[in-house]
Amino acid sequence: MAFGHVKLSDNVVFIMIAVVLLATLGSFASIVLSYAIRSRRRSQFPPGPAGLPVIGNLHQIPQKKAYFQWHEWSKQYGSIVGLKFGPQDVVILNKAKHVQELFDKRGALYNGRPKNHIGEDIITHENAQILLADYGPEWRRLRKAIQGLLSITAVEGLFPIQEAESTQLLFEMFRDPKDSWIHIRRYSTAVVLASVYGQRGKTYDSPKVQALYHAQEQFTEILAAGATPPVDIFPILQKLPLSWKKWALRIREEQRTLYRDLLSETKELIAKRGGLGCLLSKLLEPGAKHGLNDEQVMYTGGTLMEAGSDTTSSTLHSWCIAMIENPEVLKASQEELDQVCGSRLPSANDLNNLPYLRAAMNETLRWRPVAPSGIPHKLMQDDVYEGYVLPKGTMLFANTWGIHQDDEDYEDGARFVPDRWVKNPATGTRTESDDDKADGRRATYTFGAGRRVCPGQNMAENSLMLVMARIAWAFNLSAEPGHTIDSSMETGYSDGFISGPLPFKFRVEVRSKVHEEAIVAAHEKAMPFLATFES
Ligand code: HEM
Repeated sequence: MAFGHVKLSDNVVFIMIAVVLLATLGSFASIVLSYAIRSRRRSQFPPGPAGLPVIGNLHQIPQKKAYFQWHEWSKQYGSIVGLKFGPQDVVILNKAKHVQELFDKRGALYNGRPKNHIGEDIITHENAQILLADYGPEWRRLRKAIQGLLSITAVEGLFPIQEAESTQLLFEMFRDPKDSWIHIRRYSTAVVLASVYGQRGKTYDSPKVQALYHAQEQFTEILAAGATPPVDIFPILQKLPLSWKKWALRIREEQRTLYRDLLSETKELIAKRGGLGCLLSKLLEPGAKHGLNDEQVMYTGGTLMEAGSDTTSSTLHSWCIAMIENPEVLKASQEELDQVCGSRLPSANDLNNLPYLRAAMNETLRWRPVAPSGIPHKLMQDDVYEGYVLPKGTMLFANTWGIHQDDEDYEDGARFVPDRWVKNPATGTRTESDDDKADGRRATYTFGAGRRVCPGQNMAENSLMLVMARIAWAFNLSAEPGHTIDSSMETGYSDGFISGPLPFKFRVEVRSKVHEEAIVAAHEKAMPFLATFES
């Protein structure tokens, strides 16, 4: 056999091939050995199910809705469950007190995000997307800018948009009740489109609304556990030419095209009309001191829009289901609304005078949390908690589903019971005093916790309260004859890290002629304002 000018004997060739093979096998064996060693549980790590060498507990994690399994394990191993995803240390927190202590009180240690190769390196780059960005200067810059945009006072400035869009929602539910599920989805997207970009999402099938939902569905689908090989746990898989790479690149292209087009349209509108008052126009103001680069501004717009639309509509859909299943709650809400608003449409000014409605909103957030497994945090340095040693780099999930079903905290937690919030408005827990609140316990863990807690919570709660108030004031809701609505998280809700009710039909009937006239009049009044967002 000849290599260039050198002629090699067959023996030498054989030896060379053997050496290459052995080296490959050797390095493969050393990789496997290193994974086998690192996949072992360390001493003083929280208890959990025994795993296998190399993969740890990966084979025991259901591909869908893992939060149920985590909750079950917490009954067996205690409320802090330790798992191994291959070499990765994972801890599941199944009680509010642990999240309160670790994410909130020791916030400086627990605010990282675990590495997400597909999300961070392929779909978005350069720490442009805050939800994925690890703790560091780029995340801090993004967080500061976003918190400024979504402060309590800043989001009160968005009430006119929420009022006008919810007026269109009522009108659509009145005129075309059978598609109410879709009208609610249009509402939540239209509000973020107008609030973030100063643009209009007039109909559900308009290209912008559809493009947004498609991009968002693709993104949450590819990031859902089990959708792709575990490339963060076994980085060696990142090198293989597998189909998920093409999928991720397609999502990147789709997302960037959408965000870029929306941003350039907003820039054009600003050039024509001056400041639009929308969130992005504040970021684009000359001399705005946020320190974000163009890529980060573009992604901030897209992230705010996507973080705020599906989450809000899913919660509203869950509330509709709860009202249909618990007609006495809808009736009690209507009595409160009738007392406060009489024959006029509820407005933003009424929201602080509706404690029962707020109780129903809090209960919806508890009963059917939108991110039931929580979004993982990463521990930034070694820590010790309740005698357990948690190594730097541990991935922690605040299992919102488990926390909100905790029998010790909530009586009959599986049921939808707004009265628990009437008894204890601060946290809805069994404690009837303010002790919990004084101790820093959050009312809900649906928005996460610690320094990464959802910065859009105020904006979301304003929107939820306003729409719940208006729908309850205007309509009676009931199941369509012959249709049962599946309210079970197991069978009636979508998979993925954001979960909401699967599409369902329900009956919507306007409460009286007076209500009908108020809806029609308010709609006519709102139209010219909404038209200002049409380009
Ligand atoms: C019902 C509505 C909403 C729910 C249930 C929700 C829930 C969440 C959750 C669970 C997180 C992760 C928190 C953590 O890591 O501990 C999050 C993060 C985030 N949310 Fe929301 N959200 C909602 C609405 C909104 C809205 C309206 C906006 C803005 C327009 C928004 C913007 C964000 C952003 C930017 C982050 C990333 C924060 C970071 O990583 O530092 N969300 N949200």
